Amino acid sequence: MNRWAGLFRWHLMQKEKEEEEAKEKKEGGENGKKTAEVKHRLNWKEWVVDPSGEFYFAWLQVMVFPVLYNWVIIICRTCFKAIEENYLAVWLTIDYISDLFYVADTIIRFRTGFLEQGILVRDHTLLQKHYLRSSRFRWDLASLLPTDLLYLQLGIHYPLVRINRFLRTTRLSEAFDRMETRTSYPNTFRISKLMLYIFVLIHWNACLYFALSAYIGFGSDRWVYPNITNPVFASVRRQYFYCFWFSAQIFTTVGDTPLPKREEEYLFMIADLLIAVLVFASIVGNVGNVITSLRDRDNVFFPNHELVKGYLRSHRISKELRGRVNSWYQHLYINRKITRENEILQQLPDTLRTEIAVSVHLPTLSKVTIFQNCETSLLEELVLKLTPQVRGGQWVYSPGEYVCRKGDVGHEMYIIKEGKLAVVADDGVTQFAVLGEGNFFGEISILNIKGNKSGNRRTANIRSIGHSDLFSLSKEDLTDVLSEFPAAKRLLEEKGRQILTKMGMLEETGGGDGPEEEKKMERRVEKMEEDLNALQTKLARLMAELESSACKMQARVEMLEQEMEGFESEEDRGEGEQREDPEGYGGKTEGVDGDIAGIRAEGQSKTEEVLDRKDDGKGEGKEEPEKRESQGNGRTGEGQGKGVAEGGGKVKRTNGEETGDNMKDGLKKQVGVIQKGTGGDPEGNKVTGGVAGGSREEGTEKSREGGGEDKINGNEEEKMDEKTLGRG
Ligand SMILES: Nc1ncnc2c1ncn2[C@@H]1O[C@@H]2COP(=O)(O)O[C@H]2[C@H]1O
Repeated sequence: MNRWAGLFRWHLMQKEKEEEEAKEKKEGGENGKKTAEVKHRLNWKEWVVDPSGEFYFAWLQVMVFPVLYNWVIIICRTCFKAIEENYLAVWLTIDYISDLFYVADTIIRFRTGFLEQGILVRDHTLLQKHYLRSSRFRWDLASLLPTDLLYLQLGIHYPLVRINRFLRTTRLSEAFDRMETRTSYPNTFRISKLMLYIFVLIHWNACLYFALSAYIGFGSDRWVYPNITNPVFASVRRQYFYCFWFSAQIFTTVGDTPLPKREEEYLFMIADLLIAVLVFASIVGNVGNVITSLRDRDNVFFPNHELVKGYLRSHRISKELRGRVNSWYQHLYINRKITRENEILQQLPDTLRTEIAVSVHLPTLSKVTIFQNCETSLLEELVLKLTPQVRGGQWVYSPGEYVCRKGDVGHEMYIIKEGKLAVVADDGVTQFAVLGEGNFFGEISILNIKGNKSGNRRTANIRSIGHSDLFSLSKEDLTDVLSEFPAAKRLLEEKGRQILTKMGMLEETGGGDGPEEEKKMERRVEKMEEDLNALQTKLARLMAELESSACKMQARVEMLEQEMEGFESEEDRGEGEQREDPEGYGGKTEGVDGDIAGIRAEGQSKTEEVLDRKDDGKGEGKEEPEKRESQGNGRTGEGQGKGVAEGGGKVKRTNGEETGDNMKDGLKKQVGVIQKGTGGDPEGNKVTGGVAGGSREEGTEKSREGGGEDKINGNEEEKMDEKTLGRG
């Protein structure tokens, strides 16, 4: 988008520059001219001709005359002695003037720049080398050879010595090519060029016919030129016109020429007829091409009427509808309305297309009332949206045709380029308003105006009164542009609101203080975003703490395990004393092992849980505060409950035994360590409990696994639970 805007600015700058230059030129007057001359003189040494510039083009056009002069006059003077002798002074003067042009042309050739890697070479030495090495130089040099010196030997009435001047014909074709690309009427130009070539050909043939007649003898038979002693055929004009007429008859294959009598005459006629075939073919071909290209142009500019007509016929469409289609076509043709503009411009590079879009459509857009006070950049953006991309860009509607109907979903808004349209009631006749050139409509359904009861539906029927030419602007493009120009958006919405209020289609709450409401909403959304960010940060911190606590807990479990191993070895020692009670021994070991396994397994599962939560923490963000609280409480209690249960399990196993009390103390100590570890850290309190514990039931379950049930232990467990909950 910026690229387009930049381009447009560049376009405007160029225009301003041009205007300033023109102004300066005007104001400068004589002084300006003198300064320009001085400048020119000063820069002469540096002067380089740009082959794509205006000067070069103008020079090519000038060179058409000397080259054509030589092509036409040399042969004429050679064959028509009277023409040569009667006007010798004129011919010699023009000859040497044309030679001067040839010399000037050669100098210009030396100064003509050329492109190297896309850059115009301006170095004189390089330019000279480039020209001297080119084949063009040899041809130019040959065309400038002073063959006129041969006059000294052959006599002054021998203009054929200047035939080498034809060698500069490349200039003629170069000039014609350039003119053809520049002209706005290439077909007319092509036909004119063809006629010129045919004229030169017939002229040459006429000259040769006269020369052959002179050679055979004027009036010696019916085929040759009549006797020039006959006063009717004596004048120079008659001689030339007769020969030209004769020649034209052959080349246009009219064939109404006298029959040849001698071999030379037959040979001449055969050669002429062969050339005539080519001439005729090229005339037919060229004219055909011109007609085809005209038809092609129409086909590209306008939809193919013949095809549509055929379609309508084959589907037996009603006469009335066919009439409307025909009138639409006629309107397009008569008023030169180009409907396929985008297709045509597609053939150009982006940059040029944009410039064209800007210069074609900006005047229309700047007429649109709502955009009149808008920044130029908004108009630029709109212009670019209007032309190259949007479906069709431009729409042509016939009289009575509906552009949109009430209740339709709105996809685009329209700007009236030309014509009149009416806002009509459902009966199609009652008019509420008439819209004209520079007005726009269809904005309400695409603007999402707050309180608009019709939502994204059209609020009215719009009907074309006569033929109307519209621009369309899609909802997406309009939203895009207006997001960058809030002032214009407000204006458009205001206008929409006015219409809606008039129609009674605006809800009270939505209408009043639109911009204020909007600002409030924006502030609220911003606040919510900030809160959300803060919550996310907190959550992340908590997650990190959870993780570290889990690690700590695992380390502690390992420590406990090691201590339990020590405890086991102590047990072993006491085993001798207790051997008589195998139940107590086995139960105790099982209970301890089960406890450790329980604590480990839970620690691990909680760590996994923490990691899982971390992964999808984002999704939980919203409900987190509540959730966290309940989980924290539960888990803290659970953790502690579990620890106690585990301890309880072991107590049960040693119940009623001497060592049982020792073990109970020992285990309680271990549990105390865990509880201390969890409870002692004020930050990690809740969380650590959660990680270590798991659910309350789970804890009990584990304790059962480890040591079976015990009422006393169960009570203890409950007590501990209560304590822990109180902390949490
Ligand atoms: N009374 C009115 N005067 C001018 N324009 C109108 C009026 N009522 C509706 N419109 C226009 O008609 C359009 C129909 O489509 P929308 O509702 O999108 O937008 C509507 C307005 O732009």
